[in-house]
Amino acid sequence: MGGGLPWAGLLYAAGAAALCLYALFGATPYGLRVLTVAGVYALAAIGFQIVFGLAGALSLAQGAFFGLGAYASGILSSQFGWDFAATLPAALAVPLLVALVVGLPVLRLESHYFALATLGIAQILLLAAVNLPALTGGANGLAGVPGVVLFGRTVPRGLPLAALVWGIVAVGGLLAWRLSVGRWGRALTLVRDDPMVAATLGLDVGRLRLGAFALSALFGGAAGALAVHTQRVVSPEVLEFPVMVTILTVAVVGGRGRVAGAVLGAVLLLHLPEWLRGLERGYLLVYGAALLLTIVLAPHGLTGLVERLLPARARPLPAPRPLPEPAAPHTEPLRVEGLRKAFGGVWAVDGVSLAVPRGAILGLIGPNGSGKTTLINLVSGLERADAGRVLVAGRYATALRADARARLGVARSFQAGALPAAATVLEAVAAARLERSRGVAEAEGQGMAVLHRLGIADHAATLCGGLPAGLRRRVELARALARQPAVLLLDEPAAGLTDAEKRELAAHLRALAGEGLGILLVEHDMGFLLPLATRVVVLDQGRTLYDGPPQGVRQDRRVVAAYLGEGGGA
Ligand SMILES: Nc1ncnc2c1ncn2[C@@H]1O[C@H](COP(=O)(O)OP(=O)(O)OP(=O)(O)O)[C@@H](O)[C@H]1O
Repeated sequence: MGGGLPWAGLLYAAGAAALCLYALFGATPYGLRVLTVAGVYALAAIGFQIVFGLAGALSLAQGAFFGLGAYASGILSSQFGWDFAATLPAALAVPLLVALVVGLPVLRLESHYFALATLGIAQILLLAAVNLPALTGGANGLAGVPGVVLFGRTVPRGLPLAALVWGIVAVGGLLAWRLSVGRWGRALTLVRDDPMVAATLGLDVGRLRLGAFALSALFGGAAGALAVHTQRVVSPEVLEFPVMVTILTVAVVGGRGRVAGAVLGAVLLLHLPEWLRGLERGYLLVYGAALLLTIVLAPHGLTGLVERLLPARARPLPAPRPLPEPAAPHTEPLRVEGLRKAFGGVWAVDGVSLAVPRGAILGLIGPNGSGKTTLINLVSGLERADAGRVLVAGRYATALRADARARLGVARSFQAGALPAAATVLEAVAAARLERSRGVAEAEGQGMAVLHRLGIADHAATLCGGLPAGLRRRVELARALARQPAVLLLDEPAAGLTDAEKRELAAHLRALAGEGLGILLVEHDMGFLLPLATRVVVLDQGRTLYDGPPQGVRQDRRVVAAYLGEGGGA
């Protein structure tokens, strides 16, 4: 969330100082009220940035968490006389509980269904709030909510209340920022960019998303609690859609995924109606036009625009750090027995068995659509097998998810290439170490070591988006190797490489096999594969057509007929 740019950091610090000066010397009592409400929304939006900006899940539950916090704190203080120090933990706990219970099923949904499901949470709560008048005051809500009562004394409105709210925003904001630039935040952005790749790098996607959702609930709840005590009334309005729209607009206008964006967005959006007050009827038109213009001209929000305009800081590259000593290679890194997978009644993989012993390079070939990629997906856990077994380093992995298989020792590359365009080469490779290191610095140091080993350390600071094919392939290989796997699954690693690059890749793969790594290599380029492979399996329509030494492939009549053709080579 924000990435540690020094110029932007300075600018944001200056902005914070200006806000303090305004509150201390410039603001009228009414101005302080608006500022206090802006602080409340900034807090809610910071939580939203975690789930929406970092984890990439369009949660429309942030308004519900806000409302839950508001009701929890409002009911406990007005009905039971609790002071804020006691109601705040409740206002955090209730939304947290709802997030954990609801999050498990809804976080599995695809993005738009997830958005709708989370919107449903607010609707259900709104119905409950209106229909439980004994507890909630029904449609009229509860009047007589006290102000923020701390240790028996009410924090006066005006500067003290604004200072309290913004003090909580500052603490919450710093916490969220620390988390976002650390290991957890990096892992979340990987999940956002490509959950499948994140899982193959050993990251528990479900747990990360749930954590982000739960944290967003805590921020939402805290904001709701502050809102109810600054307004001194709680009514169903806090659960209505406009609250969610405001939070979403604050995050988008301020800059998705940035703490500073939540703060800037909240201050601007909550003050804009005040500044435009003189326009009377024209106000909504200008307000809407201003929002639209910001979104069109600054798609990454205002803080995104600021960070783009400021000169980028060249970060010094970290020194390489040694990776931990790898476990002694298992005699058989991979065994597959009777694996089957059907898509819509067609068997993509139909009873395939194969083994990759220690130090072997098993070539997997076959015509297009013969099931090679599906087999790799079944081994790495991205697809569930209909039948059969997968053993990784002697351990049954068939029932495990992709992240658990990655932790057992499976690493893979992707046919289409799956590097995040906006990440540097080092960030992409260090991503593979996140799950196994204590922090980002250690992961990046180890990532540097792998880049040195593959001779691409000079490109560490290059963005993956602009890499030529040969380099892309090597970065993908580096990322897979950074996992220190037992078995490496490579899906067409030589595609798009020059002859010199192919020779270099072959030398790397031989050296890796020499160290005991098992390699499963899917490749159409026979000139590259046959001299390299220790054994070859040929698939056709999901079935094994040939399983034997590479020398026998060109002689096998069935392979020639189904795949190689009379010319003898693809
Ligand atoms: N997710 C999916 N849904 C439906 N059908 C699929 C899916 N994935 C693969 N298939 C089908 O399964 C069969 C095997 O596809 P797969 O991609 O594994 O073949 P492949 O040997 O890797 O092909 P290529 O050499 O073109 O990469 C094909 O008929 C394909 O259309």
